[in-house]
Amino acid sequence: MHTDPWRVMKIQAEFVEGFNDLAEVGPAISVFGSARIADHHPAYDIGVRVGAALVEAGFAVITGGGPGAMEAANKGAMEAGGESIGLGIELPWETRLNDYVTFGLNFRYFFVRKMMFVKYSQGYVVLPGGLGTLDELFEAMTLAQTLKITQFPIVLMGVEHWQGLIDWMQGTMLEDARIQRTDLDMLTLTDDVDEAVALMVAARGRHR
Ligand SMILES: C/C(=C\CNc1ncnc2c1ncn2[C@@H]1O[C@H](COP(=O)(O)O)[C@@H](O)[C@H]1O)CO
Repeated sequence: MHTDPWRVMKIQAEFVEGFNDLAEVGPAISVFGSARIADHHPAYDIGVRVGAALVEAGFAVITGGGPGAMEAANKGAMEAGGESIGLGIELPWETRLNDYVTFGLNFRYFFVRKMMFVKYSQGYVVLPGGLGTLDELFEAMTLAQTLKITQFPIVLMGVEHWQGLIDWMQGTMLEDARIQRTDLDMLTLTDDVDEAVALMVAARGRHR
């Protein structure tokens, strides 16, 4: 398509805006998770608690700015008086940033937005989720595995949800030598908010 080269300009503009608007964000942790969980789901409660605890530990919280687990983490962060950032995505159906975002940006391209999460976070907390969540998780793991980024802590919260994936990665991917033990070591699986935040704090010490 002859219009494709011009699309590069839009992509470039989106990178420039993102870099510019996020340049002054302090230490931040990205929280990912399902757009489809309701506020009475146990994962929503974990999201609120982890958002608040991250702020209390001195971090800004970055999410995809959408509903569900993203909203939960933004709610916890905002109510704890911290910086609650939402990097939204334009979707074919109407979506808007959730009500708990204190600073928001909207992206057209998933890949530009994903780069912002990686670039402006010191760690990932990943709540139960679906395809979008897996995409964000495995992008970060692949970048770290291939040394495109420095390794950072990735905490999977919601043991019941994630245990099957970890078992499969261990029993099939590792067993068949498709990954290495060090790849799996990137992940911590827990339901404990304090443990998750302590890992982020310890990594911040190493980051300085
Ligand atoms: C499903 C609905 C709205 C979706 N809106 C989204 N807004 C912002 N970010 C989103 C949205 N959907 C997916 N994402 C990103 O992927 C992760 C969640 O995807 P999953 O497939 O639900 O796991 C999340 O971390 C976002 O960054 C209508 O309610």
